[in-house]
Amino acid sequence: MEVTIARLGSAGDGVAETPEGAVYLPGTLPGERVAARLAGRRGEGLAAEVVEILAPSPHRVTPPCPHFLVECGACALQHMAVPAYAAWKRDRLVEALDRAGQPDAPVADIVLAPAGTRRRADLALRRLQGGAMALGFHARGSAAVADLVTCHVLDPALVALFRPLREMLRRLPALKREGSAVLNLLDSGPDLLLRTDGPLDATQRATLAAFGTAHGIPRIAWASGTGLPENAAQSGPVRLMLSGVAVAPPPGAFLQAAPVGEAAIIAAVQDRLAAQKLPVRSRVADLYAGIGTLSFPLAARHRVAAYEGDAAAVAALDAAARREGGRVEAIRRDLAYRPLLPAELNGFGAVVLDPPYAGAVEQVAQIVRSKVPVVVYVSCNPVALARDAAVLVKAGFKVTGAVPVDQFPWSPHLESVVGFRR
Ligand SMILES: C[S@@+](CC[C@H](N)C(=O)[O-])C[C@H]1O[C@@H](n2cnc3c(N)ncnc32)[C@H](O)[C@@H]1O
Repeated sequence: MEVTIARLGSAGDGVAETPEGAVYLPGTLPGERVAARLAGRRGEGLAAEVVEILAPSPHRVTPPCPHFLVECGACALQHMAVPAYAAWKRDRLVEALDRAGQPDAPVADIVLAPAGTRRRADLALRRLQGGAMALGFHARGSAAVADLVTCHVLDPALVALFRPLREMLRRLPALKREGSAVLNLLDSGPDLLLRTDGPLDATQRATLAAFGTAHGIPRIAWASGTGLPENAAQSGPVRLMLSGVAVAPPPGAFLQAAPVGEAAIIAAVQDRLAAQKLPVRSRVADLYAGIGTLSFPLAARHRVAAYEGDAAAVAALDAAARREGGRVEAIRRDLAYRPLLPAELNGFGAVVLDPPYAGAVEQVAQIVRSKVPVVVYVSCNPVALARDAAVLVKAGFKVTGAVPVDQFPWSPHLESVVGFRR
């Protein structure tokens, strides 16, 4: 079939409208005329593959990575020139706020984290026939693992570990068929959390220790399947500076994906609070606080209560906060099962929340019942943001300003910081 691409869908695929329904075509751009072959159904629409780009978009560029669209599904838009790509991502936030009932919300220019600066990778591992090891991200819409030689998104210090890690894992019996490797680039060097489907004996622990020493990795943690991690080999302390505070992140800890993104998110959160003239030393709740990425910078002006559900993250945050003199109070709490209730929320001058991908339905339902005047919502999912923001808007909140932040170059993911005032 021949189709014309009308728009980009939320996964970054080109979408053509046809009498048979929407046709999704990865690797295409709006305005392009494309010869395509149908590949199956996709939700309400149809999935297709490009046979030939008959009329290319002026925004089409050559993708830099050899794995792009061929096998790796982590990036979706390497074939799009940066200005058009940046405008599309910013529009995703504008559309989300429109859906939430704030079509005229002031949305700033997008902050783009440069390629080659992502400091966190959750790599899939799969043993292939003959014992070889595939290491990389998943393929598009499939469980296949793209065996990566390079990655243009990750920090080169992490990419440099691909080859030796693959070689070491090839000889590690604990990895029978499937596993994963989370690589976090900390200030103390790379930090590795390995998950395998087989047991790790003393000989294999020695292998991991030797690997860590050879590649400047102070800690290698290991977990069986989805179990709790244990330190398998540690030769020195792990450390990440968060706004001048030294934190020892637990294995596999959530980090904001790129330093530029982290700085932009912190600046936007502080800006939204400053714009509301929140008095110095007023109480601020930092919900879904992780290891304290936002708590410590907020503590420069405010008294911060940081709530987080993950035991290891909250322990790291608490230890760092105590060393710092207690400017941040760290509290473990599952905010889906036990969201902060109106009586608790009313003690805060502002609530900052940075929920996971699914958003914060339960917590937002309590915020709208409280008297909290200022909310700053940090989102990694425009769909969840639109849903939660609609609840806030319906209860009388208005968007005071919004900043889109792109921490995942060429992917459809978007982070945003949105300020609300009642
Ligand atoms: C997007 S991260 C943000 C972390 C932190 N604000 C930062 O900037 O690094 C979301 C955090 O929410 C936590 N989380 C997920 N589900 C939760 C729940 N039900 N209750 C409390 N925290 C939760 C995760 O452990 C994670 O630390």
